[in-house]
Amino acid sequence: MIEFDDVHASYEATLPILKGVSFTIRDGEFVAFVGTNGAGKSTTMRLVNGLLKPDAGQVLIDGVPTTELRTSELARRVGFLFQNPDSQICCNTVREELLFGFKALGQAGPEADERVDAIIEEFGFDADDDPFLLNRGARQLLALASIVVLAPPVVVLDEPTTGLDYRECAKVMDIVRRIHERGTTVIMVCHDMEVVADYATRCIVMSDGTVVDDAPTFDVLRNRDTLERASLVPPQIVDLSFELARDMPQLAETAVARANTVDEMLAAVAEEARTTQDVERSVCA
Ligand SMILES: Nc1ncnc2c1ncn2[C@@H]1O[C@H](COP(=O)(O)OP(=O)(O)OP(=O)(O)O)[C@@H](O)[C@H]1O
Repeated sequence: MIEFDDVHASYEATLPILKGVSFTIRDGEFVAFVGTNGAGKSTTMRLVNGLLKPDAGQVLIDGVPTTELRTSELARRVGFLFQNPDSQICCNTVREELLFGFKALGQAGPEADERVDAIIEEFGFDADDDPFLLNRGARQLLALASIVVLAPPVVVLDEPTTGLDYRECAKVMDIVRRIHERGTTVIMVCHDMEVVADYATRCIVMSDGTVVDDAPTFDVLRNRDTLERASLVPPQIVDLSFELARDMPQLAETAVARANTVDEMLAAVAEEARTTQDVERSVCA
């Protein structure tokens, strides 16, 4: 469990960045942090993995303040994927890269070798490839794999899909979904509301160093005040449902106006078409 209790944080004493942030993330959740540029999302992530310590308030991992956890202990509990995979990659082959974390934690050995082999197979890597010669999407996958291989209970992803094309994005996010289904807590900073809608079950919205909304994903993405306050663009289906309800008031109270996904929209439109046909038939009879 991760708890922020009235956390204040800054990089320079005179310039507060986080101004009293509180939330609790329970084990196994998939939480997205969203909001405008400079809202404090990445700073919040740096506090989760202990790279930054609070000026006031507490960040607790499983009940222990990060100020009392050694760096190696924090690294065992929280895996961190940086925005840019090149900040993370440092070895000459894929295999060495995947073993690097075990070596840093003093856990190299046969068990680590086995885990690395399994990950190479799962991700479809070539063990001898030079990481720096891989394309952007493959480097991002390798950076993710180097965290997944250590099996931390919590994974923090800072904009994991930035700079990836649609296929690369789907590949990275499918792996993220898989580790979440295996029980990993996932905390993700993301600007792409389509990705947020597809994967996260809860959204924490930040603006100017504070939390302005914290709710199930679609409650956030359908909340016009929140969308406006944090300059968020809702996913296309949500936007379509808003527009249909606005332009055709007869739909405002129907499932069309509440559809969050393509499947929900299809079902709602089919239901409306059936109802309209039934009315027409009864009028003609
Ligand atoms: N290393 C740093 N030193 C000084 N100021 C920083 C540093 N990193 C971030 N900041 C400042 O802290 C504020 C919050 O930045 P942060 O990166 O946490 O926001 P964000 O919500 O993640 O934004 P973005 O979506 O653009 O990544 C910004 O004003 C930023 O300029």
